Amino acid sequence: MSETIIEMKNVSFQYEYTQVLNDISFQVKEGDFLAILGPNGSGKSTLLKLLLGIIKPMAGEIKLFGQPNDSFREREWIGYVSQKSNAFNSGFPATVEEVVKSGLSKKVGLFKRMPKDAKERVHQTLKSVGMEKFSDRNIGQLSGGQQQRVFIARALISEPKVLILDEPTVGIDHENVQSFYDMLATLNKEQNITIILVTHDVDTVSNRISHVACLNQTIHFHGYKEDFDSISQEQLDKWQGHAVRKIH
Ligand SMILES: Nc1ncnc2c1ncn2[C@@H]1O[C@H](COP(=O)(O)OP(=O)(O)OP(=O)(O)O)[C@@H](O)[C@H]1O
Repeated sequence: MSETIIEMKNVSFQYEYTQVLNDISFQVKEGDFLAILGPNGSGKSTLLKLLLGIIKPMAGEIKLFGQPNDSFREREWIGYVSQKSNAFNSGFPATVEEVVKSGLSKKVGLFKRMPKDAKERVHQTLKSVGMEKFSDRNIGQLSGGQQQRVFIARALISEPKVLILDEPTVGIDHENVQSFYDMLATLNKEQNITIILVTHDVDTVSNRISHVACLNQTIHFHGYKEDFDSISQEQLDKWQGHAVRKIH
């Protein structure tokens, strides 16, 4: 049996007057590749912020690797790539290598020495996302999809067990989205990295994922991808408005 690494139990959250999440309960197990689907404003980013410990729930309990979120210290086990990472202009003064290396500070501490093999680790990590040939390039000179791969490498260099991605393919063209998801599937299968992905690309991603969660203030469905496939479009529309269209 795989270990439960993330657990939310009856979690609710509101921003001042807006109730955003209501009685959320679900679990993620080691090795899962979970896609979280939901319309705009349904609380997807808020749910990720709760997992990352950036905000705290008003009610309920969040556990990471069996420990309460408040006392969980091994933050380097969780890699995060936000929605807006791929927003550098061409003049941004950092190379791909420097950006990825900065991810090591999470593991070694901001003011400690970089490990001797840092350069080799950057190279290997860039290789795992297919970007090793770009290490000397300025980050701002890469396409949105390439930048996003570099940010995944930056998250991966501290050897996380879980990778959390908030709509990582916004602004990436269809062909590159396919190969981007192939890369995530390889990380999931070959390195056993658990992946939690907020996305609107349900059809593109669907043959790579193992689980789906449908969120709209509460979790309407959480289960195996095969069970998600058998949900009718009518039922989905009821939960999600027209935010999720399945192509048959
Ligand atoms: N800092 C904040 N203060 C007040 N309200 C907020 C804040 N952040 C988000 N909200 C509100 O909370 C609700 C959920 O927002 P959230 O960003 O979690 O949704 P989302 O599903 O990620 O949306 P999208 O798909 O558009 O990114 C929205 O109604 C939003 O306006």
